[in-house]
Amino acid sequence: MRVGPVVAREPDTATAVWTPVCENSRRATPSTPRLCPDPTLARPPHLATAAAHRPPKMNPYNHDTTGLSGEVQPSYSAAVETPFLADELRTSGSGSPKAAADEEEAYELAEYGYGKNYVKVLKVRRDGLRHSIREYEVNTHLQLDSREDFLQGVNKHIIATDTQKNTVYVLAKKYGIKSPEAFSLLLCSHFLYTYPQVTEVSVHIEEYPWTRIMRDGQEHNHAFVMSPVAFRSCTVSQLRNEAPRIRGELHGLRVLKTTQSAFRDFVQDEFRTLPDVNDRIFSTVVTASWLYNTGSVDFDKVWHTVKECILDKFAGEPKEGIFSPSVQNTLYLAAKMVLDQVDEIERVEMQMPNKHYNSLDLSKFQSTIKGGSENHEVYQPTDKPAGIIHAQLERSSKTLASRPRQVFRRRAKL
Ligand SMILES: O=c1[nH]c(=O)c2[nH]c(=O)[nH]c2[nH]1
Repeated sequence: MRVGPVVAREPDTATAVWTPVCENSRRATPSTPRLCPDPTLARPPHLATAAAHRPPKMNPYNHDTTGLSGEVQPSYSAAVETPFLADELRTSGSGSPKAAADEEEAYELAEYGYGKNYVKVLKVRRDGLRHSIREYEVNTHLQLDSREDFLQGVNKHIIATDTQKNTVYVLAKKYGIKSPEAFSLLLCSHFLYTYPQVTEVSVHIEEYPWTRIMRDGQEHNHAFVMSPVAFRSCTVSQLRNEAPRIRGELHGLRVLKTTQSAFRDFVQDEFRTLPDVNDRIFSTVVTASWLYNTGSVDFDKVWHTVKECILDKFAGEPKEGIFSPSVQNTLYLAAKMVLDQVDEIERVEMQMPNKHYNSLDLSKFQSTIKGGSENHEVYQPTDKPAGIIHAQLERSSKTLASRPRQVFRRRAKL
């Protein structure tokens, strides 16, 4: 069923609403490939993400609204009353019918798109003497309905990547940057509203982790230091006439504890050499990402909450800590705490590579070392190979039934 037409208007922070989610697009959403150690190696991260959730054959004209709908008020602009694609913009993917038929028989442009990557922007907010900063690298990615640019060298529908770069700076100046997620929503909304030939926008933003310098116990007014505990990013993508898909991300959270970790009673067979260990060093570099079920949320607060949940389930309280029987269990407890604490998160995914700190047998050096033959002080850090533990945790449909109607994209995959 086709809905609309929807009136096109300038993104407006006060009256923005999200359009209903289409059932067909949710059905077509395949699950995200598992996180790999460096998912950015193959191509820019937001490209990987956009491809991961894109239906195999996108049909922007199919507006089935039988799915869940949610009219929610995003914290920032994110106006998505986007105009439907004009008829004259629709192409079969080729200029002449003959060429189109030939090309389509032999080959299919299975995936395509383009964008500007690594647009660096620093936003300074000056409240009198007290200044605040946020620095980002912004990646924009567009998919156009027309494929004439690829197939025929016709550029008339292309919004140049240079224009996309300028847009980042102009919108940053005009609307400010409240958070990476809010700014991504604004960019999605802008590209969809402004250019009717755009069928999908994906924005990936990496934040530079500046923190305010402290001097004599006081926050400095205008000086900052980069001493990151973890890195923050987000990926927001939006199909025309659908609600945006907002994913918060945390990576590089490196942690280590010297006790309260064991690993025992696992499969015993002829391939096993690893002994049961009751007390070991546990270290990992946490990656987490989560899917929001709404845009009405304090994105900054949520990011810090997720970080605290991970630290809480890894470290526990200061004196005794918290016992970990395995990386698997610690990961699960952290993910569960995230869903317990943040209603606006629908699904959370975590990855914890086990950074091994191997015990060393120094008994051969007993005469030199002098003292006991036991060694609980000197370890050998070993980065590779690394066991990688990962999981996604999502709310079950039972929980969803009792939650508010603002929930949408129930089954959307990260
Ligand atoms: O917490 C762990 N989980 C495993 O699956 C595993 N495998 C391994 O060799 N060491 C560990 N540790």
